[in-house]
Amino acid sequence: MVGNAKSNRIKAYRAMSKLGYDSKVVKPVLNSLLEVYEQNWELIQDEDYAVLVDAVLESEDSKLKESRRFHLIDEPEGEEPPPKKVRSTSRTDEALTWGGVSSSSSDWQKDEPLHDVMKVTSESVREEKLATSAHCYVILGDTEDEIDTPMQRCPEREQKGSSYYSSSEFAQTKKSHLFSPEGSYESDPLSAQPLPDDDFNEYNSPSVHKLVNETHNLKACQENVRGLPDTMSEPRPLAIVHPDHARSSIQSNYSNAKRNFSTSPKVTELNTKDGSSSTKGPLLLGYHPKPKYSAIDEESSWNGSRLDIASSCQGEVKLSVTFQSSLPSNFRVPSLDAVLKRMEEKYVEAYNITRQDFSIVKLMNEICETFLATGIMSSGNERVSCAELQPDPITSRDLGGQVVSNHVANTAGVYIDPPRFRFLNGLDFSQSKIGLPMKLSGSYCDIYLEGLRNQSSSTAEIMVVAQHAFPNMIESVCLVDDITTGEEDVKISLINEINNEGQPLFKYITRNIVYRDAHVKFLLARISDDNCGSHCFGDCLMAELPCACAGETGGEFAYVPGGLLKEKFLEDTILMKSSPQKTNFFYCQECPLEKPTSKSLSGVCKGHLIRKFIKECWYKCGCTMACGNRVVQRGINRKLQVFMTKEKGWGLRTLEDLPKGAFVCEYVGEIVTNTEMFDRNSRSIGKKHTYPVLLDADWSTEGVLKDEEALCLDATLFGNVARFINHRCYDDNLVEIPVEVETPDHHYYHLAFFTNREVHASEELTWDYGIDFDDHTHPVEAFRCRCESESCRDLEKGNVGIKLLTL
Ligand SMILES: C[S@@+](CC[C@H](N)C(=O)[O-])C[C@H]1O[C@@H](n2cnc3c(N)ncnc32)[C@H](O)[C@@H]1O
Repeated sequence: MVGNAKSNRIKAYRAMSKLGYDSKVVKPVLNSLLEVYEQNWELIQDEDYAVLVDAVLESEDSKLKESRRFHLIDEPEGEEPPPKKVRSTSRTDEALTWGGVSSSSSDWQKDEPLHDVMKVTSESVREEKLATSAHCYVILGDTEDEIDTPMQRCPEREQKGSSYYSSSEFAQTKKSHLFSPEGSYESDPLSAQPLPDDDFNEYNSPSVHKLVNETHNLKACQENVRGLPDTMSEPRPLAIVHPDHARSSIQSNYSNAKRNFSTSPKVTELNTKDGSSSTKGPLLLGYHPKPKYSAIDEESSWNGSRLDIASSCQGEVKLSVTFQSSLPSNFRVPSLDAVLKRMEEKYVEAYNITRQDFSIVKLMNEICETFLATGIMSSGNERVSCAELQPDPITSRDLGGQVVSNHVANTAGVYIDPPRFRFLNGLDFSQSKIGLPMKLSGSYCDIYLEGLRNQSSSTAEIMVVAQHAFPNMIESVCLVDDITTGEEDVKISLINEINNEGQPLFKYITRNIVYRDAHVKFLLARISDDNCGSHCFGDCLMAELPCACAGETGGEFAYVPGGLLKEKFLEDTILMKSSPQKTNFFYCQECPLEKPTSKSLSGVCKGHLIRKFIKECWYKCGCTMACGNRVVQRGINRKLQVFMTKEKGWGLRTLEDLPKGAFVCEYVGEIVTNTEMFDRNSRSIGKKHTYPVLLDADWSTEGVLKDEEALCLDATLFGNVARFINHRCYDDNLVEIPVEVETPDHHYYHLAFFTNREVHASEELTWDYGIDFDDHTHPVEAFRCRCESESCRDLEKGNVGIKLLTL
């Protein structure tokens, strides 16, 4: 087809003149196209000069936009536009311009419903040149219903009371109706015969396709246009959308869909392996900017763009195209239907097959099925190798006891959009550096899933899992999307990849609750000015002088701006806990722990660790909730996950890297008296896990404590994520710190966990319960310590009784 430049030019003018374009109009556009395409005539001639037609349309479009912005396209030059009809419903006659097809001014003056004015005739299609301005604006209906998909008139439906096609039906019938030489929609859409080829070719021009495709695109963006600011002077329609807006609406639809893949499974974005920026096709299948290329008939990588196939553990397989180069300005996202149809036509023609034998959808399905089948049945060399997957260094770490690299050989690997897996398996792939190996015990074979995101390259890698293993798998893996049931600001998932134990039964609460006679009174009258900064303002950390609350921590706040603990404060706290010096303990005259009648109790206080308190600003302080001295009371803001450990029951891990001194969570439960706790413990002997924590950090200053003042927290029935934090001897990664918020009476306080070192994403969070594994005197159920710490104190492993989880 490519000849010399002159003959090519003549051919182009001829082709365009058939569509009604004068060579004077075509010439400048053609010149710039040749420049852009570096004189590559093949690209311009491809698909019946599709690029050229689009570019001419675009150029006409902008000319018309400038000169006659809101006028009807067939309004004679120089004439005033016909009077606009103001309707109480605020719909206006710009509605006529919807859909890329013109209508006469007399049409729109009639008080017809919006849809009726959309008349498509062969004449209007022939006068496509005029119609080009029509796709500049979209008018949506004036009621909620009408805002729905713009409809096309359908005589068959008229009989049933509804006379319009939805735009997808419209697209399906476009060949027999939209492009009917008789115009309008007279024929029965079901019995309609294809037009003779000549007719079809004439009306099936790329530009007409473009208009039809835009119909689809606009449908896709309607949800988003409702909120667009209406800048027009009255009378104004509900919404007017320029194609550029439509495009951005589609893009924002796309972003929304990315955030919520489960509701928009068609949308897949694949990141480039090297992290280079790429223009991503927002639909599952998209155009290559150069129409020569298409997603199916090329190998998996062309010209820097890429066709990817991805599979989820639900057995879904998706094809996706990533564009490397920027799209030309005249690019409009085509409808998937239109792309598939065009592909079908190409195939039918290229391989001399009949339409009945071939369907592109079938072909795609077959690719997907083969992809899964190959992944399951193929031999080693047909699979993606470990090296090709370039696993992040994190994969070589032993996470949760399972080494990921062992698994890779059994699986195929693809690059996949992390958000699609976001809620599957409870993993959050949007976080950087997550490596969570999971052994998914399907009935057919052991399947492993690994998701990780490399911070520097923004890529995500995921192992593909076999389809048939899915039903079992999901049950045993992702139990709960958010165990907080929305109570916390962040979701906290719960996942079990080890056994079949189900969701633990307890009521999630975010604040301690008082049980019966436990003495916890927050009397504002008891909080004097000495205890609070009633005159502080805004953020106390920013004030020149620290407020009264800092008095508790030696006149300096315990936090630095941003919420981390001050290094010095943290180090002191860690030191006090770790050094076993007797001076760090105080001994009660009458220890509440020794009081409850039990033969095994000696009556002698075994000592309570002395603690440093943090005092946070609170109700009587003048500062705001955003004050830097309010960290614990603002609640959890880290990405955490409850997971099944190999030997310790449920545990808690972080899904993000945590810096040293970061607040993780508070230990929340029922505030019960020490006596009540003993009662509960004696009733629950034999229970696998226990959840009590003593609030004994300040028993030293209280003299002899009354029963109702010796308090514990019990998270057995009511609690938060902290109830899942397991014990680790000495080299734990959390330190628990008493925090005064509401009351200066330190027999009640909050117990908050902070990281005592940097903690990596996926690490289990642990704290040293302070258990004396040699103490056999307490009637609390024993557990064998499985902390795997080199300094594990439980030397007997199993023969110990423990006392309450003392601090
Ligand atoms: C506060 S709960 C922690 C969550 C608990 N693993 C669960 O499944 O709910 C404390 C209980 O966890 C278990 N546990 C905690 N740390 C452990 C360890 N290092 N070794 C063995 N079991 C542990 C014990 O059964 C203990 O009574």
